[in-house]
Amino acid sequence: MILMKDIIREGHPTLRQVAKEVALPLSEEDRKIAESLMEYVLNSQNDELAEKYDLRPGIGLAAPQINVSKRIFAIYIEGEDEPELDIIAINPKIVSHSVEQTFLGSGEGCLSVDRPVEGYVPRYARITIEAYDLDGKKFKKRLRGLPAIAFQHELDHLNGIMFFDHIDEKNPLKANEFAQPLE
Ligand SMILES: O=C(O)C[C@@H](Cc1ccccc1)[C@H](O)SCc1ccccc1
Ligand code: NI
Repeated sequence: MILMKDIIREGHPTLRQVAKEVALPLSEEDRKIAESLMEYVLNSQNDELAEKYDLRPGIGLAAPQINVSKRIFAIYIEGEDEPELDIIAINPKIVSHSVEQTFLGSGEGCLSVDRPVEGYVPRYARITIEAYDLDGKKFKKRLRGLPAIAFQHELDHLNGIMFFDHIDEKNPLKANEFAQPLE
């Protein structure tokens, strides 16, 4: 299982690489990597396991964050009756997006960044994505809200982008006229 010691931190070169597309159907090795990412996200949201193994809670984790430069990430966001988003995404793409932007009023964090970084991170408010699942089957989703923000945060990891790259240094708490905060 992935532990915090397996998650590389800012400054590690792999976080700044563009990750490679994954061959389909998935090799056994790549399937295990994908499943381990989801296992971490689920474990980190389980209070007992997070406490027991000292895991930082996360709603997403990308392969580059465990020093594997491949285009794979997992996202799990709880919902009322069913998860808001529960995906393992292989070779994910944003195929279209809104002009309107959004941002988390509390800013963003990252399992690979051990310091608070203040500032709004502008994200597309609505996105249409395509990716492949563990069985190599292509799927398409329309996302908004936290699922859209999380998908863009994880996709950034596959392109060597960190969330603070998007923060306006001169005025970190400036929200442009197209952006509405996510409540
Ligand atoms: O480092 C990662 O990729 C996990 C990130 C994912 C993320 C960050 C900001 C906004 C959306 C997703 C975080 O550690 S997950 C922690 C978290 C939990 C709830 C809401 C936002 C962030
Ligand atoms: Ni991150």
